[in-house]
Amino acid sequence: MSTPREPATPPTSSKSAKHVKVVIRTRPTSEFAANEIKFDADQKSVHIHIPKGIDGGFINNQQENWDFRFDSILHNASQEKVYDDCGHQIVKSVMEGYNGTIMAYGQTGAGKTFTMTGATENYKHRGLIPRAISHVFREIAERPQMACTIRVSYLEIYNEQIVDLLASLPDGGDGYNTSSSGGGDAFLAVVEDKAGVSHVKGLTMQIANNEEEALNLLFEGETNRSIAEHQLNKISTRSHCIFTIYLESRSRVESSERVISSKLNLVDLAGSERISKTHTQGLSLKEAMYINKSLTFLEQVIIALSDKKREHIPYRQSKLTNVLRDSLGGNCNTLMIANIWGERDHIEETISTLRFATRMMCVSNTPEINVQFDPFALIKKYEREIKELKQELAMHDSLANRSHVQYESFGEGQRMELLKSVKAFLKDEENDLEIVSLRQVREYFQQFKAAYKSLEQEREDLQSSIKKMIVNNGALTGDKLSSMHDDLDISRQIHDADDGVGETEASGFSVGLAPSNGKGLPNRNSLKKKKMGGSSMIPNARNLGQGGLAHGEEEDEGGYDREYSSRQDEHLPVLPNQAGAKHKFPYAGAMVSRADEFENYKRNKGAEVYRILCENKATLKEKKKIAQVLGLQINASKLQIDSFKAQIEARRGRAKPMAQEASASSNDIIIDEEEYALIDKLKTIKSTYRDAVEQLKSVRAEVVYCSKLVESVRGKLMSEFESWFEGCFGVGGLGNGAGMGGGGDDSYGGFAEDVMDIGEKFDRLQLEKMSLEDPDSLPYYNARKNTERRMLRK
Ligand SMILES: Nc1ncnc2c1ncn2[C@@H]1O[C@H](COP(=O)(O)OP(=O)(O)OP(=O)(O)O)[C@@H](O)[C@H]1O
Repeated sequence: MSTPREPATPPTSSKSAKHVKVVIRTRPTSEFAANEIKFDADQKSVHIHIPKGIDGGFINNQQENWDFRFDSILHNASQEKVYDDCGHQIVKSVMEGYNGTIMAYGQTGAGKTFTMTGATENYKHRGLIPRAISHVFREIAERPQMACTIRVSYLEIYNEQIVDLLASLPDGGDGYNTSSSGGGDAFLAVVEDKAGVSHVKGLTMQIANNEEEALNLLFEGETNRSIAEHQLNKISTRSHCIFTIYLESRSRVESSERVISSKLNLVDLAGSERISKTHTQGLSLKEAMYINKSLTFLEQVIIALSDKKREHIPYRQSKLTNVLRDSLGGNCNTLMIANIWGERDHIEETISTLRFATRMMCVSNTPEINVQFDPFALIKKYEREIKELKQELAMHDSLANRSHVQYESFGEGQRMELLKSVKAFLKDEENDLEIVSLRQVREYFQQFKAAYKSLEQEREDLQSSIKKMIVNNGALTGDKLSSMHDDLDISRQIHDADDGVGETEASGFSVGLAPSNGKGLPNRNSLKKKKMGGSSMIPNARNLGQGGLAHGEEEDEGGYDREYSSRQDEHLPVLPNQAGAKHKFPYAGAMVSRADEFENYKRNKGAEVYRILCENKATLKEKKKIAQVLGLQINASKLQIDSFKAQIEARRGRAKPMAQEASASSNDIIIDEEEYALIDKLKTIKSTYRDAVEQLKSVRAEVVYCSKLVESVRGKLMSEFESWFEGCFGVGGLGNGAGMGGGGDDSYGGFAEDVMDIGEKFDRLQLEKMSLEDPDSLPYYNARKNTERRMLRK
């Protein structure tokens, strides 16, 4: 079932403003006030003369004459004449696609209903509506080339409520109802669409296939009209009624997607008499008030429309003006028939009607043809055109020897090929991408986008994996950081990384998860912890029963405690009077604080060396951090590699029976798209993994180098301090006068001997441990020790 549509898009015709046409129709009467009411010969002007002092005159006593001019005056005209003058042209324009409205206005009993509906018992006296219906179907019959659909709606506005006069009809399935719930709602609401066009929501729009069906609908509605007895007229309509004919037409022969949809509103307004005149009471008084109110609002809209400066038109004040929005100052050819009852008794109502009618003439409308395009028909048309254009294009290509140009959408296989090319291009494996068509360029862009997104995703995944691992292992600061740093065995990672890439069975790095007995170089801190635990096999000053220093300082503190005591830990015996971080030496009867002197030395004589030491340590720390992050990245990548491999294996396991069956006749390995994507991802992550491993190697070399530098500068600082201390305080070695073993001139040498003995023991144990656990680190360790010894002996 097709549906009637309101014009949503501007029509193609040019717009031109037209004022509302106003025609005066008189109700025939033998008591016509011929002395007071006169019409000009051109049948367009009305002159009213009421001499002063006439009894009953309500009008301004000062005014005796009124002149009005209209489009036409139909005095005692037949129904046929009225239709020819008022209805015919508008119906014609509706057939062309313009909206039309004819409304009857006037006092009760002036002949509005007679004009619009007519006398039903006499065919000759039928009114505008049945004549319009008949005309519309005649017009349709004269247009066999057009497929036309006629729908009809009939509503009544009674006491400011909209009633569907066709709601009682059974829904035959071929009509149209503007609400989903059908036409059963008692009162309907006016709604506006996006284009500002008003609709009565839920109004029944019944299809009429011929004149008879349309007339049946008119009569059905007539019987439903609210009728109240009235003193002026036994059967007086107390409501506004709007009978609407909707036309939808399209050509049967050409451009059938073009649909013309127009409508004709035929409006019978309620009587415009004043309440006082009708002597109404009770319910009828209420009715009269509503009628009066809505006609007042109608008048306000008319006044607003006739004032060109007014921007706001108060359509929403009443249902009537809201429903007739299009007809008043909108997209419509509008004509008003002002019915007057030209008897002396009704002269004041006549003047009131003529005044209103005059104002109505000032209202301008902009009627336009309502054309829409049927989307389904449009699609069909475009499909046809595309087909023809493709044929043409193919012909041009073959003439230009361009046979491999693809204009159709790319298939998945082709897209994969393009993706390969794009990746090769991004990796510089291909210098250029071959361009053959615009569609292909678009596909390339899509693939670039996909590749970019995929890389972004992988990067995010990697980052979140690293973050997770960091969270699992604790924050990268303080003890947690150093603990992770201890566990992060860079050398082993590189070793594993070299071996593991590309091998399914390779295991990932186990940052923070390595078993306690796993191989790993016990670095400074781990050794330190073991020493502090007191059960280490590695001897140092403290577990040799010398009391020892509080040794929990961070490497970067760089004070005496660190610089000096670390040497003491490893090489020097602790003096009996050592307590905490201070080392006291007797000098000229006073205790000289070696620690204090060392602090002074760092700030003065040894300041430059100390500055270099601090710089080197900072660099070392930074490199270690980078190495640590790289280690985490490598671990994360390895986890991903393992995961992808597992997925691929799982897929292969599932696909094996099918693949065997499918490739029974050939030796081809069948890889589906999903597996291809996994392999592709695996390749990418392996590449990331290798890159990180390479970076780690290089950073590790830098760490080694920086460590050497730190140790070297530290050794230099210490030995220079020792020399300076000796020179200043005349102490011949640390053991002199301190109650240590040895003594005399070579007391320093003896002390050094002792130191070396302990150091050698320590070194030997460390070497043994390291050769077992991580032989790769031996060169580094040996070199460091040799340098330290050299520095110490200088
Ligand atoms: N042009 C006319 N020729 C013959 N009879 C007419 C004509 N105009 C009106 N009448 C008669 O006058 C009476 C009142 O007319 P009508 O009901 O059309 O008035 P109305 O303006 O519609 O009143 P209301 O506002 O109460 O509905 C009717 O009996 C109608 O037949």
